[in-house]
Amino acid sequence: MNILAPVRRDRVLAELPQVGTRATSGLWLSLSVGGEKVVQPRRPARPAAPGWSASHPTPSPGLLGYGTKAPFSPCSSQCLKKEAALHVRKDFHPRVTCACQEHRTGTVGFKISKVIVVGDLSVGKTCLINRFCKDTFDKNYKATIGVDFEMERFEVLGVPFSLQLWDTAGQERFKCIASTYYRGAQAIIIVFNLNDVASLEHTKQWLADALKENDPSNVLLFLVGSKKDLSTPAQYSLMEKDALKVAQEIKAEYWAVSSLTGENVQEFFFRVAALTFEANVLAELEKSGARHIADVVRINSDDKNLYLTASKKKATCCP
Ligand SMILES: Nc1nc2c(ncn2[C@@H]2O[C@H](COP(=O)(O)OP(=O)(O)OP(=O)(O)O)[C@@H](O)[C@H]2O)c(=O)[nH]1
Repeated sequence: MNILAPVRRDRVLAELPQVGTRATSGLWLSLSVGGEKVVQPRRPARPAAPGWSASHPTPSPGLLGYGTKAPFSPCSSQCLKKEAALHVRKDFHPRVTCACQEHRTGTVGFKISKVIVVGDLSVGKTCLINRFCKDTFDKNYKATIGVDFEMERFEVLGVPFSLQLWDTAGQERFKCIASTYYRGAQAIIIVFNLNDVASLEHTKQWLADALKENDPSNVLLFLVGSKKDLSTPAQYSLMEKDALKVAQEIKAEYWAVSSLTGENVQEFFFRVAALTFEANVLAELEKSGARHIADVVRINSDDKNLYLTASKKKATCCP
């Protein structure tokens, strides 16, 4: 199998109230399978699920902290248990807060961090990304061939920050193509279906494969249970116990989401952005030898409002 050069495609979205627009980029994947060339366009935008807007309105920006002081505290979120959180602090590291206030974030504001999303076929990786990036949901399954990506811009502590979300194929036959895109990830999101225990069992193998291409000490891990809407509370709490165990073992932060209803999807990606951003700024400070500054920084009262989450950057146009 031979993968040809991906071509980026940019799209301008209409201006959104209060928050502007977001940039979405994708990939045309050209590959040859068994000598036969297949050209696979990025999946077209899918219509929102019926009932999404009526019974599950988009959460108000204030709730999730679009550029405001977010009342959302990730640690109090039901799905995010303390025992499976990467960090239980509500605030950003004081060094990070201070660096942002003093505009000392180095190249982080220009940086695009890579996030890969892996997991069994049909667990809902594409739907998760599409719910967040396009606010759409498709109930029909269309397998991802190789890889696809979306770009999302955020603003964290006033600093622009972008995540490139790589959606990889879960089907065995496309795994070797997808795995060539694992390298250079700053965060790995391992998705399993909350209603399929085998998909949880396979998460360790997905992680092992992804870590072969990345430095384990330098990557943030997230374990995400999908399709929460299909579980009864009793089924969910049973599965949650096992999921928490796995999350603790692999040192990943655990979330449970539904791309159908949108439950926890934005909170989750804001959290990924926040933690990735924080890691980037800390690394940047280390590089510039600014370690001593951290020791003298005190969190002032304003900092208490800076919860460890991000907001989507909504500019008026995208490149
Ligand atoms: N009810 C429900 N169905 C979901 C949810 N997320 C995904 N699905 C369905 O599950 C199927 C698979 O979703 P995809 O997102 O394509 O799965 P995937 O993990 O990207 O699959 P591969 O591309 O093969 O790796 C589709 O039929 C989706 O509609 C969810 O949150 N709730």
